[in-house]
This record gives sequence, C-alpha cells and structure tokens, in this order.
Amino acid sequence: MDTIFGRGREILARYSGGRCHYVSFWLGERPFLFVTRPEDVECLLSSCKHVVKPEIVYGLVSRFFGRGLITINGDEWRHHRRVLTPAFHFAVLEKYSGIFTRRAAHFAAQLTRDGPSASGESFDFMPLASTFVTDTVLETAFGLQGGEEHDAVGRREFIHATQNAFQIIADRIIKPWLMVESLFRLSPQSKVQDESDRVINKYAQLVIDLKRRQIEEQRRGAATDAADITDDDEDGVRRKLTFLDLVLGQQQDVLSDQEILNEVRTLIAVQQTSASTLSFIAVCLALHPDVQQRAREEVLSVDAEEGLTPLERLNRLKYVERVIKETLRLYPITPLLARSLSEELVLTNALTAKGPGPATLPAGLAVTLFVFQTHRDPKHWPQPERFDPDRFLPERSVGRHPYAYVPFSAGPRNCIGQRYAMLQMKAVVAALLRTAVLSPGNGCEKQDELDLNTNTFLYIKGGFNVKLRRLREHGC
Ligand code: HEM
Repeated sequence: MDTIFGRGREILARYSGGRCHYVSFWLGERPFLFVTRPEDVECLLSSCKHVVKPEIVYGLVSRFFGRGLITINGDEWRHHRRVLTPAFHFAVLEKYSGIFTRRAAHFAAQLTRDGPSASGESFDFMPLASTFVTDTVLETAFGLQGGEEHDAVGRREFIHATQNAFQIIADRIIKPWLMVESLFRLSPQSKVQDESDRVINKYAQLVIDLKRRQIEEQRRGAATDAADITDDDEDGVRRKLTFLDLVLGQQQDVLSDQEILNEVRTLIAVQQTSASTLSFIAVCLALHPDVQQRAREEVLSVDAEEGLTPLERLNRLKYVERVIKETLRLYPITPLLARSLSEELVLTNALTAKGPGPATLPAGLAVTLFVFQTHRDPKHWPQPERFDPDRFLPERSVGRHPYAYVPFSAGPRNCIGQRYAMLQMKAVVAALLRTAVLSPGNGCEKQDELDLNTNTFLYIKGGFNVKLRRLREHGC
C-alpha cells in the first residue's frame, strides 16, 4: 500500500516498462487499476454514469471533508450539487472578487508587518494561507465577516484541527494497518482524529448559528448583511446568494440541518486545497525570480489602468494565471482521483497488447487516475519538470489533449469551486507581488529537491518555506 499510493509514480515506471500507463492491483478484495493517459482519463471523467467514488478511498477522505458534496454519491450527490451550484454562479463570483482583493491586500500587508515573515526569516507559508482562506470563505460562501473577536479562538482551534485531520488521512493511506478501523482505534492518532472531528463540527455549527442569527436579525430589520452578496432575479427581486443564505433563508428546507452541517464542514475543509496551492505558488515564485519579476510587472501595469472593476483587474492578469496553472500542473493538490465502476467502461482508445484500440473494464473495478503523472507525461508536456508558465499560452496549447491537464478534475464531478479558487489565488498572488519579493526558504532551495508527499494530498514534507523582503515602493 505504501509503495502503491505513496510511491505510485516509481511503481508505475517500474511495472509498466517505463511507459507509465497502466498498473493493476488488489486492495483486499477490491481490484484497482491505475491509469494516466489523457485518452483514458477522458473516458472515465466525462462519463455521466461513472460518478461514484470508491468507499475504500473516499471513506477515509470523508473523515477530513465530512459527508458533503465531495464524498457523497448517487441521488444525494445530485441533489446537493443542484443546491450548491448557484452559490458559485458568475454573478456571485463577481461580488466575491472585491472581497478577495480587499482580503488579499490585508493578508500581504500582515505578512510584511508581523512575525518571522516580516523579519526576512524562512517561514512556512501554509498555516498563514490556511487562516487566510478560512477567513475568506466565511465572508464569501457564508456571508460572515469572520475574524470577529468572539470567533478568534474557535477559528484558530479549527485551523489547527483541520491541519491535524489532513495529516492523519495522509498517514493512514500509506500505512495499511491504520486503514483497518479496529487497529486505527488502538493508535494514538485515533484520539487526535476524534478531537479534530469534535473541533471541526463545533466550528461548522458555530458558523451556522451565527448565520441563522444574522438572517433573523435581518428579517427584523435589525442588521444589514455584511457581505451583501445579492443579485436581482428575473422579476427584479433582490436575492441573497451566499451558500448559507441559499439553504437557510428558504421557506422550505432544501437540506436537513445535518446536511447543512456536512456541507459547511466540506466547504471550509476544502479551502485547504487553495491554501496548499497558494503555498506551492509562493515556493515556485521564490524559486523562479525571472517569472516572479515578469508577473509583478504585469500586476503593476494592470494597477496603472483606470476604471476597472476588481473582477476586470483579476481577469487582466493573464501571466499570473499561467503561473498558477503551471504550479497546478506540477503540483496538483489531489494527485490521485478514483471512481468505482458500477457497470462496464469502454476505454475507446486504450493501449492494448495489440496496439491502440478499445478495451472493456469490468464493473466493480476501482479506477484510479494518477493525475500527478498525467501532468508530467512528456508526450503532452515537453521537458515536464521545467517550470514554464508560457506552455499555457493559447498558441502553445493548440492540439494538447484537453484531459492532459485536470487539476480540478473534469466532467460532472469537477470542482465546483474552480473559478472561485482561481480568482482568489490571483488576488493573493497580485497582492504578494505588489508588497514583497519572495526567495527560497529552508529545504525549498531547489525544485528537484522538494520532498513531496504524493499520496492523497500533495504537500512538501518539511513545509512550504519561503522568505519575504518588503518592497519599499511599487516597482523594484
Ligand atoms: C486550488 C484549489 C482547488 C483545487 C486544486 C481543487 C480540486 C478539486 C478536485 C480535483 C476535485 C475532484 C475531487 C474528486 O473527484 O475526488 C474537487 C471537487 C470539489 N471541490 Fe475543489 N479544488 C480547489 C478549490 C476548491 C474551492 C475553493 C472550493 C469551494 C469554495 C471547492 C469545492 C469543491 C467541491 C464542493 C467539490 C466536489 C464536487 C462534486 O463532487 O460534485 N474546491 N476539487
């Protein structure tokens, strides 16, 4: 198990004669198949039939995300997806852009003002990014300002608990004995897991209670919505659009209290993917000063344009967007995606012993996409280890297989927060580049020496360490 998930890349290389395309294995009584080719990835992800996630992998992951949209299946998933979709509508994201920009400026200013980041020492970007994304989702998806005094302790505890829960899942997946619930229960991590669950649920409940109170006060005309994420419907009636307004402000319950709690927990926990990606971006910018400088010049030139809305400004940052995409290519936060075949799946253009052609996979098989390897396949990505944001220029993307790049997955179960995440990350990168120069921190001095964990969630084992030097004035 350790070898398969923890060092999947080497195993694929070893057992598939260096071509890294298919590896099959049994996990207990469950047959698994690893695939990496974009042609095969497309057959699986684009299918509306194969949207079920295997319990053996996602059961464990749900200990972190809760039983929300990411981990549920069947009609329950369809219903929740319908309920959540309006919360990520274009009109909503337009409103969120202003919040991202304001919060990102505050985050960057804080980094250069307080703590080791301000004194030029090497520091781990991840915990600070975690706090930032959590605060931001409170205001965006839940319409709560976040950062209030009475909430500060709960939030800190919550972030600590999510980090613990994240680490425990990563540990369990590479240690087979910890996958067995009865053995896990005997381990010291079990207590940490239970305590993390308690803190995470308590925090999610606190968020719901705060919002309920706010909605009640608004109904009585006693308070205004701090975030004011609203839109006019066809009849010109103002509708509130944050996720919690959508589910709590209805006459009829669209989700039960427990389901709301699960989704709140999921939406908060999933922010760790953005926090990790932001941390990888910080490391990549630090490792590539030329890229960093070019991105900064773009940010400053867009800053100089007048009369743009926050969304228009973020949309103008094309090079910054390519930097983010290239970071996600090399460091997709979920390096493995899996689906359980409830019926046969035909890989229409598989590499069979007789050459390219159709191959039928049996029902019951769990197919695992090794996205990390797909993103480094030299057939689609020349010099795959090279950090080169311009590979995402439109003219250099012509003819590339659309499923050669799936950091947000694709098809019916793609990431619902993809555009949210991209806008938020752009706002943070822009704010950082305006404020500071990044250089490599301890253990992150060389790209090819980053000590990566490639199972479940991708992260740098020793921390996302960078150093900051404050920019005295715009331009450097
Ligand atoms: C860089 C940041 C992010 C990355 C790389 C990312 C990636 C992904 C991936 C790969 C999946 C599919 C998981 C699977 O099939 O097992 C997914 C699903 C999902 N993501 Fe994201 N995500 C990011 C940020 C976000 C954000 C900010 C939100 C919410 C605000 C979000 C909400 C979700 C949800 C709810 C799902 C489940 C969708 C479904 O199954 O219908 N993600 N994400």
